[in-house]
Formats: sequence, C-alpha cells, structure tokens
Amino acid sequence: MNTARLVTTPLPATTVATAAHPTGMEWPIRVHGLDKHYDGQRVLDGASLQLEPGAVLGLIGRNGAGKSTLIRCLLGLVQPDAGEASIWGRPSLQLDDEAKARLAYVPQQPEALGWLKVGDMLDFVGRFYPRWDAAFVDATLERWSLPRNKVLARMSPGERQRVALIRALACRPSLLVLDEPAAALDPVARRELLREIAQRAGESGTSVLFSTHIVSDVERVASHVAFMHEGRTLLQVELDTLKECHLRLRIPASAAAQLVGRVPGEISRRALADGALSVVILREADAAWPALASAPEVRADVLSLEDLFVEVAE
Ligand SMILES: Nc1ncnc2c1ncn2[C@@H]1O[C@H](COP(=O)(O)OP(=O)(O)OP(=O)(O)O)[C@@H](O)[C@H]1O
Repeated sequence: MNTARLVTTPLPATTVATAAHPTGMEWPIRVHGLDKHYDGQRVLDGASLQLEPGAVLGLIGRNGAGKSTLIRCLLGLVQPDAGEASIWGRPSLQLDDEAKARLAYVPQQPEALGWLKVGDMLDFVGRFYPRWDAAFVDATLERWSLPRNKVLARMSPGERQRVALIRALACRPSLLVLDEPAAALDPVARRELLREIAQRAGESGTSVLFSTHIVSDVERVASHVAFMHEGRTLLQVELDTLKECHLRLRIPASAAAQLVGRVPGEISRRALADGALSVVILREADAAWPALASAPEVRADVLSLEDLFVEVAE
C-alpha cells in the first residue's frame, strides 16, 4: 500500500510551542512531525495532530499504530527523537504545575496507587486539585456500583478503568486525554463513559483527545477524527465534513495501467485482484475534485467511517 501524509488543516511553519490559534485562544494540543524509534523500529513517523479548543478528537488506528506512543510523547512522558509537541502552547517536556492541574490523563491500564482502597485513593488525589468535584465522585461511584472500600489491585481491569475515569473527570480538567478508555469496559459502561465525555465537552468546554479502534465510539461522541497508521497521521478532519471531503475511486485495470504517480489528494492505494486500483482521495473544503474522479470509467464512492478506516489501515 502506498500512503501519503495528509492533514486537512495544514500546520503552519511556526514552531508548535509558539503558534497561536486563529481565535487568539491557546491550542489545547499541537503535535508536529514526531518521530520515535524503539529498538530500531520506527514507531512514530512524522506524526502531526492538533486539537481545537472544546473539540472531542477521536484518534483511531489499529493495534500497534502508535497511538499510545503519540499520547505519551504529547504528555511529556516519553521524549521523541524529533518533532514538537505542546499543550496550551507550552512544550510537553516543560509543563508547569498550573498546566498539569488543568490536565487529566487516563492510561490504557491504570495501575497507580493499587494498594489503596478506592475511596482512600480518590480522597488522597483530590487534595491536590483545587477544583476537585467530591459530589461527582460520590454520585458516580454509586451510579457505577463501585465500592469505596475495595482495594484497587483486587478490582477487575474494567472496574479499575472506571475508577481512573472518575478520578480524571473529578479534577474538572480543561483537557482530558484518554488512551483506549473503553478497552476494558462492557457495552453499558462504554456508553456511560461516552455520555460523560460528551456532556463534559458540551457543558464545560473540556477539550478531549481519546484513542480507540472502535469506530462507532468515534461516531457517537467525537467532533473530529484523526486516522493513524504505521506511525503516521493520515488525515485529520471534522466528522461533519468528512463525507464531503473524501472519495474512494475504483480505477479499472485499463485506466490504472496508464496512471502515472499519485492522484491529487491521495491518502491510500490498494491493488485489487482484477488489476483495478482502489484509491482514497481527500480534498480541502471547497476545493475541486481531481478530473479523474469524474472520468466515465472510474467509480467514485463516499465511504462510511468504518469503511474509510479499513481502506486506509489495510
Ligand atoms: N517502551 C517500548 N519499548 C519497545 N517498543 C515499544 C514501546 N512502546 C511501544 N512500543 C512498540 O511501538 C509500537 C506502537 O505501540 P503503541 O502502544 O504506541 O500502539 P497503539 O496504537 O497504542 O496500539 P494498541 O491499540 O494495541 O494499544 C508497537 O509495535 C509496540 O510494540
């Protein structure tokens, strides 16, 4: 497969640490050109991402695509080999206490403070956050049937993940970063979580980044989606405009043989068994489609989010 890097909103040339949002507000998240290697394996390959204030961005990618590594670089937990990452305009590796107090992160497998009981851990952590919402903690523990007096290490992964989510939301963060928040949750708990995220974003203006490989979760709650594949961010776009800005072209073998180079806006390409080509293209809002899209022998389809994910990640 031949893939190209493409972000529908191009990142300006200024450094991420200093660039301002067009509204004058700070970008909750900006990541530009991140590279990261582990043991000679390229895990991030020029990954770029940005999160609008108040937006909910679903970062979608297959297992091993690099989502967790991108998030860990973004939060300053891992140092990238190259590229820049910032939160509210501050470089991720130099976040001050004020920025950290406005930020909540739920890792894929929350393990911290496992020897404490649920209630003791939440009371302890709450002391460090001036905006801690103790009433929310009590109400949500009850609603989600989580006992205060159970030791965290003895809980199931799903229960532990829900406690971690309560902890994250109780800080009333301005930015919430969730790494596969639904991974260990049953369908009911997943819906509750998504509802909570949507409510936070809608009512309090919390900006949210969450990684997932569950397409329906993105459709249910996200305002924006970014696709990640083999360490690259292939596209980032607003969900409402997604259908207007991508097409899959099925180019028959006869025409495919004459095709030289990439199709304008091409983000993925797949050879089909009969020699035809399946090419996904993306255009900027209001830009014209390439002439090939209306060629009589070419079939152009708009894809569902799930089909688009499969097409670019195959
Ligand atoms: N600390 C590490 N040491 C060595 N390799 C690592 C490390 N962290 C991640 N990797 C490798 O980097 C690649 C990307 O991993 P990452 O966890 O970022 O992917 P992911 O998209 O979050 O996957 P998943 O959806 O399965 O959680 C994988 O091949 C993984 O094995």
